[in-house]
Amino acid sequence: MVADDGERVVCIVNPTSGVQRRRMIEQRLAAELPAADCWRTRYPGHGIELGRRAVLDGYRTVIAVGGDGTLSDVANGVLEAGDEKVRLGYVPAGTCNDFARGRAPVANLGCLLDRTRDRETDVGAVTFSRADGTSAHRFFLASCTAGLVSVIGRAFTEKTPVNRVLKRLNLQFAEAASSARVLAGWKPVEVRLDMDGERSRQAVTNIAVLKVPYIAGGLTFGSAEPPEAGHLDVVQALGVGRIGVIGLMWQVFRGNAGGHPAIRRRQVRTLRIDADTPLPLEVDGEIVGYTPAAFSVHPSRLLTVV
Ligand SMILES: Nc1ncnc2c1ncn2[C@@H]1O[C@H](COP(=O)(O)OP(=O)(O)OP(=O)(O)O)[C@@H](O)[C@H]1O
Repeated sequence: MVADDGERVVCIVNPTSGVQRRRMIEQRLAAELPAADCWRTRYPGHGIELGRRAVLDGYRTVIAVGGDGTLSDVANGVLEAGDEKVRLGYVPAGTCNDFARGRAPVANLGCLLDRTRDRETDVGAVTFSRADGTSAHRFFLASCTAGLVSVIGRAFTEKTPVNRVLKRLNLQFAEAASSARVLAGWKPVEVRLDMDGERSRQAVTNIAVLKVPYIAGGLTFGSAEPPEAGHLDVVQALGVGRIGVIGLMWQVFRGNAGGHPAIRRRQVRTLRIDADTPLPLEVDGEIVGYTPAAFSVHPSRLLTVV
């Protein structure tokens, strides 16, 4: 699409995202952004390649259509291509859509071309270990976790015969089964932390690194405020026993985990997490690798529009 000011627009659609019907989303795109080019992702991570290609092909507005994982993929592609003046639009069409929560959605997708809606957005960055021990890097826009949540996430995504059968029967049931399996053997994990140069050693249940206050489809750790500009919000759930973990999870589901004695919250510019036994790392909803993981923030690195 060529917008009013002569700039080209492309939508990058993940056809497998979320619970909304794909046809409905594509009909809206055709009706409300009629001249936008539309590309579909074909495999996990394809959004990174398409985001990069969109910038190199000269598109000035790149619109991710899907969930937080798709937005994250496209943002990584756009940022890797190195053009920070490209606008990154987002049509929330995933399961959780946590990046868009708290931002009023457009009534008509054509409004995504309205530059008065643009917002300078901080971007999180994390360097971590791949399974083969090599180092990798990812930008993130919503959140990362290491600990109980990422261990459950890894258990759910493992391609085991049991998982395959359970996922075919019912996704929620498969998720609950992974959680139960992990919880049955769960013990607090010893981690070494470095927050803005301040080192500590702690037994934790989970560590969440937040760019937006929402996780897992609108849950919060007691605050719906995003971190201050230039900062990441680090929420540590300290080590508690198995029954304590269930109580903690219940408070998170009820939205009042902020007052739980095991919850510690702090805004930082940098964070490093290391554990004797590497913990899986979840970035914007996907398991990407393992600790050690070093986090930082790039202030106002992207222009986003929702
Ligand atoms: N064609 C595809 N087939 C399979 N997976 C894909 C495809 N295109 C993208 N993906 C992957 O799907 C994953 C999940 O997508 P996404 O996060 O958009 O949906 P969701 O999980 O429903 O939403 P949310 O993250 O908001 O819960 C992403 O990590 C992405 O890399």
